[in-house]
Amino acid sequence: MASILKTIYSPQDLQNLDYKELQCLAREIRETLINTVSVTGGHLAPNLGVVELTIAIHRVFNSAVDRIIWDVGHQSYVHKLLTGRQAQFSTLRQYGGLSGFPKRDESIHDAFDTGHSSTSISAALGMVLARDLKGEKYSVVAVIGDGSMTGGMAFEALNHAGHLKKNLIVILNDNEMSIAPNVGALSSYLSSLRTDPKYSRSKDEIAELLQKIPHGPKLLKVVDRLKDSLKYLVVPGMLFEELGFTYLGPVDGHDIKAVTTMLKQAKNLGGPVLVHVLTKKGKGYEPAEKNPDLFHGVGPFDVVTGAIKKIPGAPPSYTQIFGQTMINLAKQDDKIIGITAAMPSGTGLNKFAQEFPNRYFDVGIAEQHAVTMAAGLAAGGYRPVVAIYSTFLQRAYDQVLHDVCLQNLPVTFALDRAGLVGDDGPTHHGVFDLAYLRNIPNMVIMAPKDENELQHMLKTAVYHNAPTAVRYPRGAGEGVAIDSQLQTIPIGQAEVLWDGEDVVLLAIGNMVPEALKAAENLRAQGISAAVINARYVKPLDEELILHYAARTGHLVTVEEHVLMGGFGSAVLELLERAGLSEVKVKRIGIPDCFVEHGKQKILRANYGLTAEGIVETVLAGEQRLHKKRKRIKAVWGRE
Ligand SMILES: Cc1ncc(C[n+]2csc(CCOP(=O)(O)OP(=O)(O)O)c2C)c(N)n1
Ligand SMILES: CC(=O)[C@@H](O)[C@H](O)COP(=O)(O)O
Ligand SMILES: [Mg+2]
Repeated sequence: MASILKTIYSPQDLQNLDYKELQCLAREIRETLINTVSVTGGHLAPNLGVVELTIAIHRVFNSAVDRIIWDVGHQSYVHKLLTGRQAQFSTLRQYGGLSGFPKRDESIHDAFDTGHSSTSISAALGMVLARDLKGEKYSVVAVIGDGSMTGGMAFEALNHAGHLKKNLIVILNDNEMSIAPNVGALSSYLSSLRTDPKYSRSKDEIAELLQKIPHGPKLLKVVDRLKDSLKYLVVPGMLFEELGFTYLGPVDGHDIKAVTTMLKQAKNLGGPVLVHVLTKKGKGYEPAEKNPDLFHGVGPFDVVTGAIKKIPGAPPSYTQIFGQTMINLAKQDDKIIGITAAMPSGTGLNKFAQEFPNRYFDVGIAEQHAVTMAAGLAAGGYRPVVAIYSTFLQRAYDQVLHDVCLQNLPVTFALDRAGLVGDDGPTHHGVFDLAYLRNIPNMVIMAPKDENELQHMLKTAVYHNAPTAVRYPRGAGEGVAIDSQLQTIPIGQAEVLWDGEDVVLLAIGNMVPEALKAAENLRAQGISAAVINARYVKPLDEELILHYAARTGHLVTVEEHVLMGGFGSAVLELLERAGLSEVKVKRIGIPDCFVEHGKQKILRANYGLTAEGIVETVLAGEQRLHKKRKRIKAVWGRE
């Protein structure tokens, strides 16, 4: 059969198709999603779940004019396929290729860049205000999942939008899943809307019914007067109605016709409207339907079996070691608590959750709440560990500062995905944490050189009587042996791995193994490089660093983090404080830019975060030093 998908160059082309053809199109889109993501990796299950919904959205709205904002944006692949990006689809999430998230730079059909959750309603409301202030006419639609709806920002926006009463459409894509099964009272409420037949009648239907029966109109008035009590029994979506939204639904999100009809209705209604759409995450691909968590964001896999392709012999990931260490520590100490903001598998806390269900809390996508709740637990005598991606802690900055650090509470931040995360790109790289945490008094910050050191650092952090952060990268560890006994590492103590005379390579975290390789290469070229594993970014091992700085006069810092305000900056500040201004310092790290998406290996090479990059930097510095020495000698007769 001829491909329908190939005839879709823009969403306008959907208008020529009947519902049967649209269903065929949906099947083709699913096939394309599965085949492509099985090679590139990506957010498969969320996209499989929104195929029909996305088709319906593009039938009702014109994304070249109307604004469609995809919350998180991980479910925007279908939208990309329908908006002129089929030819590039195989480059999805690859270096230089299509982004896995909406990007205004990529297409006029992408109204707003997303990646972090729960921002869509705020952004949409802002666009509504801009539209109305300018007197323009178009629809603004936020598409938000039930998981993202648990984020505080979403409620702040609903609250404000309900108050402003402006024309705005929110589509709630309810698949009962965040990455893991969705949690919380809101999730239970949405389930009740799904399942309880007494909720399934619309307000209008009930009014119509009452008009028809004897004394009905009178009854309607009574009902109206008693709305605060009775409405709860008869009106679906009461929570949203009370917030000022007209609630429509629930509607089967895989029925293109039904969704199209409801979206048209929403478009014609005035004021804020919420359309509740029910979908199945992973729809149409059995492995993803059965295991939506695994196929939420997945690496390359075998299409036939659904088996994830693993690199044979790959060492355990930092995440796995973190998860296991949490269990080991918690077995010895019932004060240890594990907290995640909707990322149990991503952070490795899922196994801890099984072993210690009473000491594990998934708070939903609510990073701010997670941090302040941890502060409360610490104030109550517990040792909470907030396991969180570096990029998502950005959202809880004030909570870290005001609720944890100001009171010097012993909360541990296990910052996974610190550094360049790869395919997710700029919204997800965890390259700002050192800068945003280092300036907060009381905070202790460490980064392990390998997965074995991670477990010792975690123990150190948990038993330090102050806020601590341990940052570690996405992916496999170094493959080193794992000690069976956990130790604590004295706060602020670095480690000399190689001694040397000409230059000192001062590295932090996963850059330490690269520095070691670089030192070996330099030695072969006759340059004697010392290698220090800094371990702590705060407090620095000042004595050791100053000793080596004075001895070699040439210091290179290496960090997978932005240069501004990071580890190297901390070293420069130290040298300035110590008055060692003549020491030559070169910092390797990420300059003042947002890093694109692509494999970690490519990105690291681009920014010199490799052994080769370190060698080049040292040699360039040596040449300059050599020239400088020669110049001085020519003028002064001495170096
Ligand atoms: C602030 C923030 N925290 C955590 C995440 C990680 N994350 C991405 S998608 C997701 C689940 C979203 O669930 P939902 O909105 O229901 O979308 P679904 O995948 O079910 O379609 C989470 C927790 C994020 N992107 N942003
Ligand atoms: C969209 C999102 O925020 C998450 O799904 C994220 O992509 C997960 O990243 P990891 O693959 O590193 O767990
Ligand atoms: Mg969901």
